[in-house]
Amino acid sequence: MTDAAELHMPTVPPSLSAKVVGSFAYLTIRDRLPTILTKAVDSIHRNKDKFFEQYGEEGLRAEKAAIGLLSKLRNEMQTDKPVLALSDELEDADAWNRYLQRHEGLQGDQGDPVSWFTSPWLYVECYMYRRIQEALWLNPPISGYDVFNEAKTQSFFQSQRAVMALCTYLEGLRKNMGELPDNQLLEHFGTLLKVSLWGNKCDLSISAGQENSQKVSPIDSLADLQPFILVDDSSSVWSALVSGRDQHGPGRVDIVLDNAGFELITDLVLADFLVSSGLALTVRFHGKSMPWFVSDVTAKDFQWTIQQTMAANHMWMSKSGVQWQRYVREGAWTYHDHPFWTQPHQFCDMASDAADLYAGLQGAHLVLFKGDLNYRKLTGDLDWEPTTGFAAALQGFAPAPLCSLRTLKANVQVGLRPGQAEELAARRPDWMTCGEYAVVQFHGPRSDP
Ligand SMILES: O=P(O)(O)OC[C@H]1O[C@](O)(CO)[C@@H](O)[C@@H]1O
Ligand SMILES: [Mn+2]
Repeated sequence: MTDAAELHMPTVPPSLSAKVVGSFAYLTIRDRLPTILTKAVDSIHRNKDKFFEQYGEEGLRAEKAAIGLLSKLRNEMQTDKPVLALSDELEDADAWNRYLQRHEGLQGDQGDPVSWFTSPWLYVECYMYRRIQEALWLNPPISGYDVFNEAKTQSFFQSQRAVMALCTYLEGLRKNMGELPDNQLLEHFGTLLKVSLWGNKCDLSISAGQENSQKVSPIDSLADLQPFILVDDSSSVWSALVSGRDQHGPGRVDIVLDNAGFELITDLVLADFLVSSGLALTVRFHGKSMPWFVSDVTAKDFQWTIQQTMAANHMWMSKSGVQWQRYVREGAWTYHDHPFWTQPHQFCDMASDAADLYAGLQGAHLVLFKGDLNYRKLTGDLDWEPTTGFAAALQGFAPAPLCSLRTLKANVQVGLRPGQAEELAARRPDWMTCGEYAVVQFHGPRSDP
């Protein structure tokens, strides 16, 4: 009776799913996720001797059992078995199991099970990472082992030259930063926002854990990369920031982080600029409470990165690290890892399913969402027409002025001009997933006159 049209609600397209044979979601579940699981198994196995040294026979037993659980998981995925309820006692297990029940209720009249190749891609892909966490958690004493740690630290070290270049640039800015007029601040803000945007090229999930680091200074490439930015709302982001500052004084910027390694450095450099220029008083970083999508930042990665930067044998790099440590110590920078970020929900569910997090974001002058997965969650990972407005795709999610800084690695994109998607497809059929294109997409009350 009451369909969407009668209620004057926009019709919502279906979720991206591996049930579309040959789609990017399908290829991810068929090929890339099993590879990621195999690498997780290898990482545990390679550390066998270390576990033995640390924990003796117990360590070896845990290593075997965790590998057994991950191999079983890979088999469930490859044979499209039903998604199982979680059996650990981590604080988010109930929320995951309730989410499963909710989806079981949605999957057709017969109560079809939720499964890898039939259910929403966003859900099952997140679920895989949560099951890795379960496999380790059920096996103390190696419960705290991060199967992606080696890949993350490697990606940091492989980007050293680019990190040095960025810290040197930042050092150049520091002089008189507090007194710069807005037009100069705008220029530097624009540069560092784009650096942070392109930092998102360096994730390890799209490459199934293969090395993917930044070798040269990204600042020199910004002009060449500009034509690859499909939507560039940078000026609205700037307006939101300065109008917040002008009305209420410097306030808070929240950065919903994505990847460790070079991308995190680009975010820290941007955050440093925001605070040291007086554009923001504080920055709240949001990271993950468990290893996630291979390269995502955890609290440990966050601290480790600052420590490594401090300890670097490069004057401006170590000076930046010392400054970052000071920001953390003095509370100008804080790190948060709400469990909602490692759940499978679309962000339009946040107000109801994580009301405390939503209320917290409402206190920000600006929220920056880094990366592809956050974009998928912002837009619900639905099969939108590319000309759909960003506001419509957010489906009511609007805690504060917000901006997505994302390189495209999944086939969801909104906010394009009519004909733009077709032009891109003619030029490069894999434009949505090749990681070469990007968006700076803003939503919020427009502050322009
Ligand atoms: O680190 P990001 O930018 O969120 O990218 C994560 C990647 O994982 C994926 O979910 C695919 O597995 C893509 O959306 C994206 O390629
Ligand atoms: Mn990521």
